[in-house]
Amino acid sequence: MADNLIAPSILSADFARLGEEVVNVLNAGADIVHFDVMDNHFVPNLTIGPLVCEALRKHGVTAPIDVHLMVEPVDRIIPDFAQAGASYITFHPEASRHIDRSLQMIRDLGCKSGLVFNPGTPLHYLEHVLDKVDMILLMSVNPGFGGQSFIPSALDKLRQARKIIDDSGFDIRLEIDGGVNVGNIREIKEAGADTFVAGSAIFGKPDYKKVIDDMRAELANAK
Ligand SMILES: O=C(CO)[C@H](O)[C@H](O)COP(=O)(O)O
Ligand SMILES: [Fe+2]
Repeated sequence: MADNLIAPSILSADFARLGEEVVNVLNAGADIVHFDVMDNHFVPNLTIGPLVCEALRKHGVTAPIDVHLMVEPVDRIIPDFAQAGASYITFHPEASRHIDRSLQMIRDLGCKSGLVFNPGTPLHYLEHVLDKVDMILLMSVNPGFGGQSFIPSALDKLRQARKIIDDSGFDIRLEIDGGVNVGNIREIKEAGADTFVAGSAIFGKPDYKKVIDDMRAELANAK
């Protein structure tokens, strides 16, 4: 399986000092930046858009930016994020009328593509598009807010998604998002995840490096 990636969700960062927060968390050992885009329509919250992604690039951020779109529709905003410097662009299948077209659009624009599954959304959306997916993102909370508790049924879903990926032979990352912390990251890894989003668990503590180091120690002990 691919290397473990730790992806702090900047939803829980101090937005008044966002550039500094992102630099700090990367210097603390984070691998990629998880960027939550909410539209107050697909989810009941409103966050940040392509201008902020572009501003982070202008601020000197070179790490991959993992854009999690919680917007509907998705096709209109995908090119703007590609232009703004997104590395991954993932979206929820319920938010696109034509998921094959949206996935292909992301790749045609030079980004890595992904589908996001809410806790209640079945994995069957993957059936005919696995060859167009670089990332499967499983939500372990209902989307819209940081700081929620991990929903345990996500572990079984991770095992199912891991099997789908391994059986496919494609190079696809398996990301988990919601309620991830030092105390549960090991069993999440053991269930099959390789990319770990954590917002409040990292930005809610004063020492980002300690949290990330503790997460890596837990990951190293996973079976
Ligand atoms: O997509 C999200 C919410 O919709 C966030 O990425 C997620 O909630 C991360 O926050 P936390 O680690 O605090 O749960
Ligand atoms: Fe997210």
